[in-house]
Amino acid sequence: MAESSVIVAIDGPSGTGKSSTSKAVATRLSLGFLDTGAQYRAMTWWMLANGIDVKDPVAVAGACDKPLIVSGTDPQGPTITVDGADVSAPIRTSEVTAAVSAVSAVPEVRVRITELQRTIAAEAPGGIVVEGRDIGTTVLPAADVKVFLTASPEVRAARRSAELKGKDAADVAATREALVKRDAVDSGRKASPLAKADDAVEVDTSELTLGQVVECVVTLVEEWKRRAR
Ligand SMILES: Nc1ncnc2c1ncn2[C@@H]1O[C@H](COP(=O)(O)OP(=O)(O)O)[C@@H](O)[C@H]1O
Ligand SMILES: Nc1ccn([C@@H]2O[C@H](COP(=O)(O)OP(=O)(O)O)[C@@H](O)[C@H]2O)c(=O)n1
Repeated sequence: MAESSVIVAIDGPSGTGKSSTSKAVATRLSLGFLDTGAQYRAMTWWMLANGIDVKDPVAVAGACDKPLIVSGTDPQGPTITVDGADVSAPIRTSEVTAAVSAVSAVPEVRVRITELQRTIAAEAPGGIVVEGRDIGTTVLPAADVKVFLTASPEVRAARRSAELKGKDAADVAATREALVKRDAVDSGRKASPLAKADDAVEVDTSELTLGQVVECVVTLVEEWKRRAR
């Protein structure tokens, strides 16, 4: 990897701004971008499309090496395909959102997707921003810069429901409930739960604009680059 290459891990619960921040930081610094949640969503979409009982961890484990999941890492046009088909829209439905925590708690699923993520990060020319739940703790524990984003459930639900408006009609209260439930499953699972790495910088984005969060992460990366020189 080139000398100036940098690996940035951004973790946190839903609606804290991981994807928006990571895309903007990657664009600013000419880095790749990987949305690991999209990979778990793609796996979940495939399970549902193929009639696998997502509540049965044995069935999920037995099938999880079948779909070929490919992520494109251009931050200005990230892509995700399953067996060659573009699944960027269907992976965002409420059906997939409701099932994804169960599928992603299955250890065999995590092993397979973690391997994919490590390969993508290792092959990224110039470096990459990888966002998810367990990047700083498990997937890339040696990442150069680690950030853990948080925000209050109220703020996160308001952001999410504004985003979903018109598409998948859900009010703020229902969105908040679904979000808190998913956080609990993601944080409580045995296999690499949602957690802040000890050496991650925690940023509460509740009162910050997206621009301020981006600025904060860019500063952390620039500081790291200065130290690494
Ligand atoms: N700091 C912020 N202030 C206001 N809105 C934000 C902020 N960060 C993200 N958003 C908005 O909140 C929504 C969820 O952000 P997203 O980046 O998808 O979060 P995550 O990837 O953590 O789930 C998006 O509509 C995004 O534009
Ligand atoms: N590194 C990751 C990323 C996502 N996930 C799982 O994938 C789900 C969807 O992630 P996401 O980032 O698309 O979720 P949103 O924050 O966009 O709602 C999470 O709720 C987790 O169950 C995970 O287990 N590990």
